[in-house]
Amino acid sequence: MKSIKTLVEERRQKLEVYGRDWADKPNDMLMWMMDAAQGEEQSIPNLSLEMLVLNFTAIHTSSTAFAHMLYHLAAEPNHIKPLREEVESVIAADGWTKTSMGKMRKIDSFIRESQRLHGPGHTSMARLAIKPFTFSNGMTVPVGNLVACSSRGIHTDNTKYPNADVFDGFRFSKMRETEATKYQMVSTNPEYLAFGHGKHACPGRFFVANELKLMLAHIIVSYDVTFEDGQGFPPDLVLDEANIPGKADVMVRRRQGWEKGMREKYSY
Ligand code: HEM
Repeated sequence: MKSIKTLVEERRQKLEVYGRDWADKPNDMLMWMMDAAQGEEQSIPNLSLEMLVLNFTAIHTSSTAFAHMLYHLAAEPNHIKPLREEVESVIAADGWTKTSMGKMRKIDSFIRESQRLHGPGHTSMARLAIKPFTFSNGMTVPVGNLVACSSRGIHTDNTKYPNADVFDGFRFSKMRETEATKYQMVSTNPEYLAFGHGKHACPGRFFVANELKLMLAHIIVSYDVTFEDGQGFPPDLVLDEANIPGKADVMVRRRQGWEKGMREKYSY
């Protein structure tokens, strides 16, 4: 709270002197929150709490997604060659750019599939009824009740995903051959709820898709990844509705066949 307080006070002074749109006004989360806050929301404890909630929302989801991705790489080595070929050809054409991230459909699919089976929660879209709500089938949710969608149930439904329990890293890139955008990592729909859906769907998903794709692409072209002898994909830990990667030892070493010049080629 101390550091937020210092920053907020400095910024408020500048707002007073230069107005709402001063030349080097920071373009960051704290400034957006300060601009949007009304009344009591502007208090330092409230802004600090919002920042903590945002950090919690953003960081554990991204890091657990990364752990699951690594586990899948180690558990499903048949994916490595096609992923490497994709990253190598995209990087050769466009370098490490945002455009390249958009072109890596297999990488995108691999992460989306990992999140389908191992997203951060067994439920998604939790909502509190602040007034009575009646669904189209007549079922009413009384005030004060929490409801959520069973994302785990939907994601493992064989009628929606054939062989739903099986990890197929290229499931969505194959689906994208007919529907270019519907099945990309950031797309939400009632059958894919890793980022929720609708008005409150995760706004961080565009950022995290690029972040995770960049990290996976870098690992794919630079390293070999395997489990420590005798280990495999560890069962997730389930705490209430939260889904957390289990513990396993993953060995990462410089890719076999790594040649002189590759560091320059694949660094960004
Ligand atoms: C793999 C990473 C992530 C996953 C799986 C994830 C998942 C989710 C889910 C399931 C929700 C609830 C959506 C709903 O209720 O409909 C959500 C909300 C949210 N996420 Fe993420 N998230 C991730 C990363 C991030 C990052 C990196 C940020 C910020 C930089 C972020 C910011 C938010 C915010 C602000 C909300 C609340 C949106 C609202 O209530 O309107 N998330 N996220």
